[in-house]
Amino acid sequence: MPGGIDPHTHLAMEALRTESIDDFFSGQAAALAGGTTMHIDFVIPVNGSLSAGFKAYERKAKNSCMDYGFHMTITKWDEVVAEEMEIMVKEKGINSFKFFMAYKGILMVNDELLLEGFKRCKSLGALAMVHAENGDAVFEGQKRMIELGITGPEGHALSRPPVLEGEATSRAIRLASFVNVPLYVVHLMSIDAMEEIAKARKSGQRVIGEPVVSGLILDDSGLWAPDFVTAAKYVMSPPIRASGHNKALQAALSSGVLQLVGTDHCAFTSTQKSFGIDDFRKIPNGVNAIHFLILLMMEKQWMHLVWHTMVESGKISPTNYVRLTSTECARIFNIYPRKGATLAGSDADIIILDPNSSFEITTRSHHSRLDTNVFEGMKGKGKVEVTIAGGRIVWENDQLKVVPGSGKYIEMPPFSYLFDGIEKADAKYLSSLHAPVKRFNSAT
Ligand SMILES: NC(=O)NCCC(=O)O
Ligand SMILES: [Zn+2]
Ligand SMILES: [Zn+2]
Repeated sequence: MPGGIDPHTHLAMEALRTESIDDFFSGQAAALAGGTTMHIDFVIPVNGSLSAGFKAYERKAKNSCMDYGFHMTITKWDEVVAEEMEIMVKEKGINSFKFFMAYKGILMVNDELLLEGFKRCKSLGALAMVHAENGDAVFEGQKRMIELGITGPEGHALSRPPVLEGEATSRAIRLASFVNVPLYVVHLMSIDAMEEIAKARKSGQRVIGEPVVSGLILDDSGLWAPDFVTAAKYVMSPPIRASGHNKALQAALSSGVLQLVGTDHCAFTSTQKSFGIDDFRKIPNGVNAIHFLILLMMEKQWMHLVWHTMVESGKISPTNYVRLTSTECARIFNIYPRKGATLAGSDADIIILDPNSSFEITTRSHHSRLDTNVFEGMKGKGKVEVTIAGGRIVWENDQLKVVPGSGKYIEMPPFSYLFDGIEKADAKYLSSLHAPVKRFNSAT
């Protein structure tokens, strides 16, 4: 089958005065071992400058051993940003922009910026993406927890309940409908948000919902572990939800309400996580998911976990597995059939997965830079035996053969299939305005 395409990673991302532990080489090498052959990472602007951010990420990605693309994050709004967005699309191969509705005072944008950004995305044929949580309410929730003396990792989840994810998802969807632009909601973690996506899609709106492997498989019980190191490794935003949300997201994937799976791989060591030992607000947000490098036995990867959870359990077919781990991502980001397919002319990114082979995830047996693992102890069936990237065998017999610098930057053109017909709907809307205008003119 085609190799996995992970639409959501944060390699070497700066956060809370530290940097996520996997860089482009270590993260990608391990991802290849798990059957991923491309990922799309989020560029964070430097002092609001998209060009400076792009350059910084070009440097970070210099040693890449796997193909990769970039989304760009928008953190402020002015004419320069609007112009730089055009440069990113027309000259740099970026066709998606992410807006954070949370992380108040750091990355969060307000509704005015969201509207400006959505309009600009529409004119450029770029996909608008949102991290959907109400950042003002999260800030209030955090204050509430601290006042109550709840400073541990459980305070993280308690301060940002599903209702705040549902509200922001609904707001983003309605604003995208108002602008008539396609929308992609990243790391969807709750029933509340998923139901907003379902409702919008039912009404014909072009909305994509991306669950991530932690939200699909785990529940929030880890956050309540009595020791800080264990609990802190589960801290991510939106938080991993109470049991029930995961099963609902799995069902939404099998019924087609949700279209693809990502990892949101953003790994911090226990030392980095311990910055927040006295205050959950200082714990760097993010969990592992892409990979673990292999020592003695095959380790977890998202591709394995999704196979085990969705295919081995009978929730989806192998064909649908290919769609939601590879093909749909390639279509959404407009690189199909170069990626996401095993056709003549496609890049030869191919994996061989043995459905009868078993895996077990343990921190002890991995080679990662990471010393913690939120999937510790999980066992399952379905193991990637061979990964072929760009026609070269890079993973076979539990051995990696990767070359720093061999990964290619994949330019992603604008106007994916999600934009088909948008202008017709706009024309219809404009002509519907003519009737009241005519009535007004003839009355005056
Ligand atoms: N998800 C998370 O907690 N960390 C990565 C940054 C983001 O996607 O919000
Ligand atoms: Zn996010
Ligand atoms: Zn993320």
